[in-house]
Amino acid sequence: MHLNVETLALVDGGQALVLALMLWFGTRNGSNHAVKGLRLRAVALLVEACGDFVLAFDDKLSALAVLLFGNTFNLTAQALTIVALRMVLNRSLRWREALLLGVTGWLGVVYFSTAHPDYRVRVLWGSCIFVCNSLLNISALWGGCRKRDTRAQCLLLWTYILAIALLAWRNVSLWTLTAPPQSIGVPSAVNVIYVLLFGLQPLLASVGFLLLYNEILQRDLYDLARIDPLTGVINRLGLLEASQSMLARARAKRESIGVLLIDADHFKSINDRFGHDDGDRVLLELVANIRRMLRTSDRVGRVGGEEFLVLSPSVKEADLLALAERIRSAVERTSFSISGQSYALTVSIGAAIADAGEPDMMAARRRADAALYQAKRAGRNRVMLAAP
Ligand SMILES: Nc1nc2c(ncn2[C@@H]2O[C@H](COP(=O)(O)OP(=O)(O)OP(=O)(O)O)[C@@H](O)[C@H]2O)c(=O)[nH]1
Repeated sequence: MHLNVETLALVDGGQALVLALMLWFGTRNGSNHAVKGLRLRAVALLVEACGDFVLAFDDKLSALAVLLFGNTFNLTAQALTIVALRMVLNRSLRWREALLLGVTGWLGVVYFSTAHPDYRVRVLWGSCIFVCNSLLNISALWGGCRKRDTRAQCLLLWTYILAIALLAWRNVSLWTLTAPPQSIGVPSAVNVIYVLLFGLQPLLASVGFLLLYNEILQRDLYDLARIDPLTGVINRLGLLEASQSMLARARAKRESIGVLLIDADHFKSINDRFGHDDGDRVLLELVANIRRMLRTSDRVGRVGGEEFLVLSPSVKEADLLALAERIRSAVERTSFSISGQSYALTVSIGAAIADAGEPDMMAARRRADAALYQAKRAGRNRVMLAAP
């Protein structure tokens, strides 16, 4: 098989160009930071393609021009990829570190090409810079991989580890060969294997970026389906899922779950007096008040309108009533500020206990609903416990 470095570089450049166009035009929706990150990665691929084309047409340029332009494009693409990846992951961008590594890398290449020319040292220098860049990328991916909540981040992390391993192999080969090639353009086994495998790196990294993007879109959709956009707490679907998993745990531990149905009193009068926007702000403050009273294992969700449901695992009647009373009095003591005026809001709460033996939370929810109705009828601003 006859492969030459120029042909491989031409194929790599074409591939990077096509990938850049696919990333740029193939992504439109989704989280803003993720789309911006993908677009920046597309720009990095374009720059990378320029570097490949310089190598592909090296016979039309002087050796120094190939070296300087090729490395400028290559190092710029690496720096842009660091920032792009962090943009997609919504992490600190590390522009300065990326730029510093790029400039340092370029100055080193110039030094080892002109003032103190040594091909093997130059390759070693470039490899060290690439390893530093990759470590910055790996550090961005590491957290997600350790938490095991993302496969895309792990795949991308392995891509960078493999690229580092390939560079290590190239350097070891160059330092152990009796007659190492004196430039990347020289047709040698080391150069061909390196360009061939390293040429796959943009493809693998871009697939990793797309998988990351896909994961972010899926997470966004998951949240959209379960999070109430106004208050930020879970909605009915989220509550249903939370109650199912809580019930499964309660069954295993033979414990009961507390259910609180909380409804703002005379909320309509707030809307009528101040308008819906101020009413929304009061709902937000009400949710903040409820949240402050909860343990980390408790969940609060919006059932609809001005009605909220709290699920509190491992509680008995007395604990549940105490929690409900804390919420009721915290709301009563809060001075809700509406359009510069303070407003006193109260809540009525229906409480019920779900036994671990119950098939679902529906019956407990109905009991809490009946207790809430009693609290409203008894004059509001109170807690009522449902009969078991
Ligand atoms: N601002 C705002 N108001 C809402 C929202 N959802 C429901 N509401 C209002 O909440 C009010 C509920 O009114 P009612 O069901 O009559 O209850 P209430 O006035 O709180 O009276 P009681 O529950 O009997 O004490 C209605 O005016 C709804 O328009 C919302 O997302 N934002």
